[in-house]
Amino acid sequence: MTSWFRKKGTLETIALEEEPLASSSFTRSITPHTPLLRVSDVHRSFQVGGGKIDVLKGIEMELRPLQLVMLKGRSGSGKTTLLNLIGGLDLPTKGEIVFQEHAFHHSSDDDRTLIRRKEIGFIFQSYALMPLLSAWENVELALRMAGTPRSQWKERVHHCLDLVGLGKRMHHRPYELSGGEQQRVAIAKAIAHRPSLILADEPTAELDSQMGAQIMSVFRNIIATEQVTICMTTHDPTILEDADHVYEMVDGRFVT
Ligand SMILES: Nc1ncnc2c1ncn2[C@@H]1O[C@H](COP(=O)(O)OP(=O)(O)OP(=O)(O)O)[C@@H](O)[C@H]1O
Repeated sequence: MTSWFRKKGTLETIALEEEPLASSSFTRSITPHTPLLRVSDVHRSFQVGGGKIDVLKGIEMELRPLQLVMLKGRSGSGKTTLLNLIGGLDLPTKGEIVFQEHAFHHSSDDDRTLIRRKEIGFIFQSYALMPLLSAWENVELALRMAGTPRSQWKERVHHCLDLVGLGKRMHHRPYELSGGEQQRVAIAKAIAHRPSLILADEPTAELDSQMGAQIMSVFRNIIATEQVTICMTTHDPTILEDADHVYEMVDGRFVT
């Protein structure tokens, strides 16, 4: 079992350190007007040395189906810490996190892993692709890890890479692609197993503004076609305009 108390840039090991799921008949149960995720009075503290630091201090938030929600805030304000909790990678010190009907704050590591790998896709600033695998193979790996029946792989990989506009670069390896193209492969990989929620930590931070805008356009497209909700962190003020809702974090709290 992976330790979830990780910093940004290392979460990409999630999929690689876990066993593939057995194929199952897990089904989604979202109704359009019910929040997909509810965070209530969430606190997260860490023991550091002899002391304790309070990173999140009473977070309240909701993610509704088909929304693009952004978390903004200065470096160190707690955005990644919150994203880790929403993704079931970590547990709050206090408070409740309910994703669909699952109470993450009461769930075991194994239960959260199962839910996460069926229902949540992750996207990282640094793309987190397997360097020796082609775009096609990277997306296929995500399906293998999620336990998707092999008979569905070909059609699904094709569909996801087409959706992100990489139909003509399916057999390129990451180093043969631009940063924006690599991030689009990462998006295809994140949606391949049909999650209901995508969590993206600074997905445009390493891209220029034009490529960043392309990523936001891909996000809008996948919300519409794949029926996902996206929650992302960003520092980029131009990108905030694309959000349905922006939560601003200051020192572990949301300000309005
Ligand atoms: N596992 C941990 N142990 C101790 N401190 C931690 C841990 N995880 C996060 N922190 C601390 O919590 C604070 C918030 O970190 P976090 O990464 O959530 O901020 P952030 O808003 O995402 O910052 P950035 O924009 O730079 O990524 C930081 O001071 C960080 O050092």
